[in-house]
Amino acid sequence: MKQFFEGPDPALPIEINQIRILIVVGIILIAGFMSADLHVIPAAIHDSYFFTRVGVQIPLCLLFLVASFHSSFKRYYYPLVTFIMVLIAYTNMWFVDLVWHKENISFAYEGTVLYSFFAMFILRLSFKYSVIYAALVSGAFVFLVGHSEVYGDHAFLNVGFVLTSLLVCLIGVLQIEQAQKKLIAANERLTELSKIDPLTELYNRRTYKALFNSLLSLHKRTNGSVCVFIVDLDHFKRYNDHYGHLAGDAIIQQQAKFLKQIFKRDSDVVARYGGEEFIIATFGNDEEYCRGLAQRIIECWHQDPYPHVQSQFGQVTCSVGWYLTNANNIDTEKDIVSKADDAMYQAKRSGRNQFMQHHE
Ligand SMILES: Nc1nc2c(ncn2[C@@H]2O[C@H](COP(=O)(O)OP(=O)(O)OP(=O)(O)O)[C@@H](O)[C@H]2O)c(=O)[nH]1
Repeated sequence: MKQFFEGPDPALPIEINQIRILIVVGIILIAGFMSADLHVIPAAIHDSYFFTRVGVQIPLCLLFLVASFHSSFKRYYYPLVTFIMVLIAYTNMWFVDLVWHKENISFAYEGTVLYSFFAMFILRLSFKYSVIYAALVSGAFVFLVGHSEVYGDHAFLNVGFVLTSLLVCLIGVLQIEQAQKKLIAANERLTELSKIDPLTELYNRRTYKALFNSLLSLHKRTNGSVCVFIVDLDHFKRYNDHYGHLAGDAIIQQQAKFLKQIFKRDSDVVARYGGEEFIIATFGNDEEYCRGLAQRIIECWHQDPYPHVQSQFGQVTCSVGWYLTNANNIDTEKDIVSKADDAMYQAKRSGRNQFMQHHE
């Protein structure tokens, strides 16, 4: 319930508080038209007119306002708007018919168009419900004009005007809906891109942290293990200086490719942590298995060697530091990263091209 009333709701076309304000605006408009109309229509039909506005249309708006406080409002918004706006339009048509039969007066039909604008563009009916609304309203208007001679010689013209207006409204709603869909897709793409490192297409550091934290709390509940590996390319500055930055980029991409081949589980989080540094978190593995993974990271570069004349190994290599513990031993992501990082620097100090485990 609390969540429902907070901020913009993705299922509603407009914020809930704006909807309420718009309903009040609708009531004020009806009241405004009523005070103007009462000056021009004959006194004999004042009661009927009053009934349509104060007895039916305004209570329908108030009903809508009250419904907006119900927890299911969001789910039934479109059918509810369609239902209420169609009833409001029907009330108007009933009155047009009544005035014609009682007083021989052709009451204005433009209200039908105005209600449609309000339903489709102000209360923002979806295209599907706009079609339903337009079909119900235009059907009733055609019936009204066919059933009584209220608009005399102008009947055909008026029907044409109402139907064309509804059609124009539908095209407008469709265009807005399509533009909105494109915008949502572009937004989703941007969000996706903001999570990924463009060079390696691995997760970036920010996404790693978010994923790690959510998986960590999951594994705390099952008292499972968590293992973090830090992978750092050896003598990479020399590689860049000798082979050029673009060749360096290709090595970073190759390292990412190797890591993706090793860490394939859905629960494995593989990310580019910084320049030539990578981080991987795996869950639910024992020590022997994790050691095997660390070994495979080192061996990748041996099985598929890339020359590096500036390195004592003559080929590209990397160093790996890893730390395995129970998920409940960790408070923050930083705790585990700094331990795996210490082990990685120990591997560097011990000569590079090797893996090292951090022990408590
Ligand atoms: N080509 C390329 N180089 C990068 C990128 N990001 C960082 N680097 C380079 O990676 C190098 C990292 O150098 P250092 O931190 O000194 O480490 P190192 O030369 O690998 O030495 P050790 O880690 O001690 O073996 C720097 O020269 C950075 O410019 C990148 O996206 N592309």
